[in-house]
Amino acid sequence: MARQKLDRAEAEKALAGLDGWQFARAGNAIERRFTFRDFNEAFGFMARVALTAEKLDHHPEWTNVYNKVDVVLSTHDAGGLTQLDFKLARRMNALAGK
Ligand SMILES: C[C@H](O)[C@H](O)[C@H]1CNC2=NC(N)=NC(=O)C2=N1
Repeated sequence: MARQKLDRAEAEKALAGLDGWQFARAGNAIERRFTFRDFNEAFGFMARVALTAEKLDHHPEWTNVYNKVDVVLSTHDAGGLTQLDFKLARRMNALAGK
């Protein structure tokens, strides 16, 4: 199911189809930095992602400094990566246009 922890091979396969993301936290998370033109663009992205995250009931760990948004995705309930992390990552790429 969506919240079932993926094994390493499944996670590698999912990551291979995902632009800009890499493993973090010993393979239990994925991370990406999004860079925008300015703070307005970065915060607009975060606002759009927030609505998607609520719909999915799956939420990013992230920090924002001016035009940069650093994101870490992991499924806390599962103690690692699940399909939900990759679903949210794909949505984030689409919302960033990257
Ligand atoms: C009760 C609620 O469904 C859970 O706490 C959800 C909320 N958002 C979540 N987000 C993330 N990233 N991981 C989770 O395990 C998680 N669990």
